[in-house]
Amino acid sequence: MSAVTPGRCVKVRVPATSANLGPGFDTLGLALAEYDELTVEALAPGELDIEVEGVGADEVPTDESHLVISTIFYALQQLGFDKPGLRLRANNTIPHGRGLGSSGAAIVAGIVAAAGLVEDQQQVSDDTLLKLATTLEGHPDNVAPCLFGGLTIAWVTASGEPRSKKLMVDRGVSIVVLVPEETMSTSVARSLQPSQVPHADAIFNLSRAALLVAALSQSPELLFESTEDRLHQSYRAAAMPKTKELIDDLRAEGLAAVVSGAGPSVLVLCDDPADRLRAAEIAKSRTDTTWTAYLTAVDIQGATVEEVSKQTVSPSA
Ligand SMILES: Nc1ncnc2c1ncn2[C@@H]1O[C@H](COP(=O)(O)OP(=O)(O)OP(=O)(O)O)[C@@H](O)[C@H]1O
Ligand SMILES: N[C@@H](CCO)C(=O)O
Repeated sequence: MSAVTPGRCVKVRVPATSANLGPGFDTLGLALAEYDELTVEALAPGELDIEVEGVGADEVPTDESHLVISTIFYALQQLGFDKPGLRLRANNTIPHGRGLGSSGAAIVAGIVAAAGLVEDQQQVSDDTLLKLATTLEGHPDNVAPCLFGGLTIAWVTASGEPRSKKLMVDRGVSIVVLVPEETMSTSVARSLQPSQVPHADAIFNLSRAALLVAALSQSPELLFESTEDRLHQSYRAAAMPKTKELIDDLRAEGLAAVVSGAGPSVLVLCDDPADRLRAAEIAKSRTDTTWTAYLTAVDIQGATVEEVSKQTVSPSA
């Protein structure tokens, strides 16, 4: 095993994501321009110093079970490095448990931080980053766009290797995400999925998912028709009735609304930027919960990591 150089420090930025996009269950994902930012410094073995600001500050653990920290330890072990001490400063803006990929982003942050900490000794390939992140997240559709940005198509090879293809999104696509007060655990949402689906529904989704790739990359006028789904949203609807009702309202107005990730947020893909405000108004008019509208954009860069010289980082930065 090798050792991370004590004092080495990296700055990481990871985007929120929206997975599934309607018909692309466990396959399609979009990186969004909302970010968590972190600095990670290697300390002497045994030392651990965690401070979190912003989303989750009073909720996430500040010991080794913190998702970013446990991910860094896992990734370093897989890369052949001993467990160092760590100082983590996190500034989070991605809402937790809302279907915006917060856990995937935390995992990606840990993986790219680990890769950045060992970069002077070992280069880590994109395939390895995706494999490490997918092993921890369980499915690649959140972690692929978080790592690489843009629209990603993710799949797992017959031998179990995760892969992804990044596409650029047409400039004519604009986005609003409607985030409710309530949370929804991804594991609860996954427990509602049946193990088998009707063949006709599989064909229905195949056609829409293929069409959606065309709609997002070159033909935004097809967004409404291409965001229909029969593989996951109806099975999970009873667990998030407010989400279902809002999506029904938005789609009745011709807006391409889908559950974001495992929910309960709603992603609206628009071919006219003015539709974002229309969608936000419809959400605002509902009295069942407060929906916060994020008028956001596609992130095209994905996760970034850069070395920071020690002098530029103060312990509370
Ligand atoms: N930045 C973070 N730091 C530490 N823990 C985090 C962070 N982000 C998420 N988590 C952990 O992950 C949990 C949320 O994960 P979950 O998979 O249920 O939702 P999500 O990732 O926001 O949604 P989805 O997977 O549907 O996009 C949080 O409650 C918290 O325990
Ligand atoms: N494809 C995943 C995304 C959320 O992690 C799901 O819907 O369960």
